Amino acid sequence: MSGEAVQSLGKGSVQPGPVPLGVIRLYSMRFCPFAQRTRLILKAKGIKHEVININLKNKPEWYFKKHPLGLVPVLETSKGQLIHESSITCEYLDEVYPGKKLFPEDPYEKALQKMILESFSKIPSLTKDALIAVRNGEDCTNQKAELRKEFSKLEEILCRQKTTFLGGNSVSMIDYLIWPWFERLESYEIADCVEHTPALKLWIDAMKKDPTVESLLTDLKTYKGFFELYFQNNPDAFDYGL
Ligand SMILES: N[C@@H](CCC(=O)N[C@@H](CS)C(=O)NCC(=O)O)C(=O)O
Repeated sequence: MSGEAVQSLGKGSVQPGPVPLGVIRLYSMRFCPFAQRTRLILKAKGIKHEVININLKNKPEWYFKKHPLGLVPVLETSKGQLIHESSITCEYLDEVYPGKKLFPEDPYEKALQKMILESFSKIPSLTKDALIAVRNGEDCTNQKAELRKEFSKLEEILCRQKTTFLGGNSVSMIDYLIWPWFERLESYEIADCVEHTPALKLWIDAMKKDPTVESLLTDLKTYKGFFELYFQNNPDAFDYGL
């Protein structure tokens, strides 16, 4: 990806200088699904950008000036403006940059996409809980049941609309916003949770063929390697596989 920094910056690192004119900077973490949302939008719209990866288990002192809690993603403009919260960063990029609009122009259609995002809201923490249970060799029946319940809401939407994607028959903002958690499903060893939601399964297959998604895919072995180090609280997790 254009401007992708190789190693993550940790405590004691020098704060990067101002963002060059004509470029937007993303503070990211290679394996963060929220930051992946922003990376997908940067890529889909062909926005010139640079990426600075942050070591989240050993955060640089200066990073708290970019985000009060030290979370990623954060966007920084050449005017020094800072934007955080992944869905807000994505909407900002869509509004400011030319090219294909990823959110629909029609306010009602846009509201519909935001409502789908709301119905997705429990999935990130449920997938994390299931992953932790699997990793610790615990029974994850309850987490899987909860996840299936959430997936069936998306299934219902796809079936009602009779569309391949959640916003119609081509990829749009809502698909990119929820994709990162589906990319990780197999590494969480909970991929069987989509077995009873065939439309959602087809959506996953269609998403994997989208050129933007394809270009940013991380293989499951790499995810697994990262997760193992991450759960051992090892700061090397963020540079796994480099
Ligand atoms: N609601 C935030 C969540 C971002 C988030 O939780 N990012 C994680 C990485 S995946 C993070 O920065 N964790 C660092 C920490 O918790 O200290 C968003 O959508 O941007």
